[in-house]
Amino acid sequence: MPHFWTWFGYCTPPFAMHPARAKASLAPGVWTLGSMLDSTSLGVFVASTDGILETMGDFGLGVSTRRHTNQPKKLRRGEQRDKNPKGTMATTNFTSIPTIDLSLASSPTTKPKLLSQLRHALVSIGFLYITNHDISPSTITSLTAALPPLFALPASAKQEAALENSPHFLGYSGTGSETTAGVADLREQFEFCTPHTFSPSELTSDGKSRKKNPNEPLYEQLKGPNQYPASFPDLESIVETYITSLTNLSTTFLTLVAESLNLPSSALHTYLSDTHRLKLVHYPPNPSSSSTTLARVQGVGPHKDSSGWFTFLLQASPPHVDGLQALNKRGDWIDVPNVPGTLVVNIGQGFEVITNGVCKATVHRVLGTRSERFSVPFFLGLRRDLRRGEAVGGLGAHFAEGKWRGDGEEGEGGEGVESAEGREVDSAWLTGRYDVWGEAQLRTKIRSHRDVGRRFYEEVFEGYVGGE
Ligand SMILES: O=C(O)CCC(=O)C(=O)O
Ligand SMILES: [Fe+2]
Repeated sequence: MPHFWTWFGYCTPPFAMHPARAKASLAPGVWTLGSMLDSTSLGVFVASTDGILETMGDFGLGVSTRRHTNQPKKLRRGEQRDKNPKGTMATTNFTSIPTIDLSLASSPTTKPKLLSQLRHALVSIGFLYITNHDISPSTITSLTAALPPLFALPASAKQEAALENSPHFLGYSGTGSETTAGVADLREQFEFCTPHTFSPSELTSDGKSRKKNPNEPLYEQLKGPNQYPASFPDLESIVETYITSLTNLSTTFLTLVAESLNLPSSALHTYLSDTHRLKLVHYPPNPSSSSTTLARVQGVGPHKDSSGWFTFLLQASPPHVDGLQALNKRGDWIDVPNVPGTLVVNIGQGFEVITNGVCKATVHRVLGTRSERFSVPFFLGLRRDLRRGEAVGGLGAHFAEGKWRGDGEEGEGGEGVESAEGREVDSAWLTGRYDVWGEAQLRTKIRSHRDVGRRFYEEVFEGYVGGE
């Protein structure tokens, strides 16, 4: 079915015309003529497609985007929707993100309170703030202060460390080069991983990447040397110090997670990877963004984190710079405000599998803002060779379905339901399409950075990217 789009009014390229916005939702062949009017904008569209309509219009009051689908509208109190096909628990109708004070762990009198709050956040929400996390203020300040000058470097300096030259998906990628949910994200980023020492014979002649080793699985290529722009000599030590601090924090955090879920304190450490990933992210200012969601472009589209089992996110801009949102069960986007002194922790797909869906990877996104925004997600890695059988079977009896029924409930609606928008999010390991974690992760990376996939992973490219 050909995609055909006609737009009236002004749209901001390249976001307006991205063909991937047309995703299955309208009945094939349906022609639609429509208009929209809301508090900030007026627009008109005509489209014939087999996909979602995305409208954008600007008649003087700002660019506006909205997805029009034929999916069920949001449920009202008491309404029913089909159960999640997997039958797992889902996050609840949370309306705010809880804060866990890690200093409560230091006293036997206060630790039970922390564990109970943590359990609630993990089972019912999948998103939380941590305070008193003991990352030294100087480590955070050095990193935060480095971001504006780093991203202000000339394009050629950033391109020296281009991710497109790295089979390990490490380095700089420019605005619009990554896609989420089929749409280009309005952000630029540097991606790094835990540093390792490689022997010269393991590396290519320019030293920038690790050669493929026919004796190891392809997904081992996710591990390789980092790339830094030569004109920012301090960056390597700033990044490495931060990765070390976050590795220590997250490993300790896993102990609390295990205890809060009634497991022995070291029960989760067996799944830990030797390699974690860190991103430095810059969302450029988007002057046409208004304060309403309708009029904001995609910083990063709706997704579940696929790079590990927990993400520790530093919102590295002044507190008024917002944009991060998490999706609750009812399909409402809940703001995750930027609170100084905190890190945001959210569950990734790996942990959802390990806990048999008891702790869900919550869908989230970032909206573009008028001010530029910086953020630093650290993705705690899962062993690349971890198989679903081991992940699910390991703690399977503990997280057996039924045992935790009721734990995820909060307010109306009951458990086991995920919003239609949440169910649309691609999650290959969760749905069991790939057996090994490393393979599922490689596929996600290739789909997000297709230029790298085409260049370095010819043998699997079609299989991973075709059949979307
Ligand atoms: O920038 C943010 O606040 C969140 C980024 C994010 O969700 C991601 O990179 O996975
Ligand atoms: Fe994320």
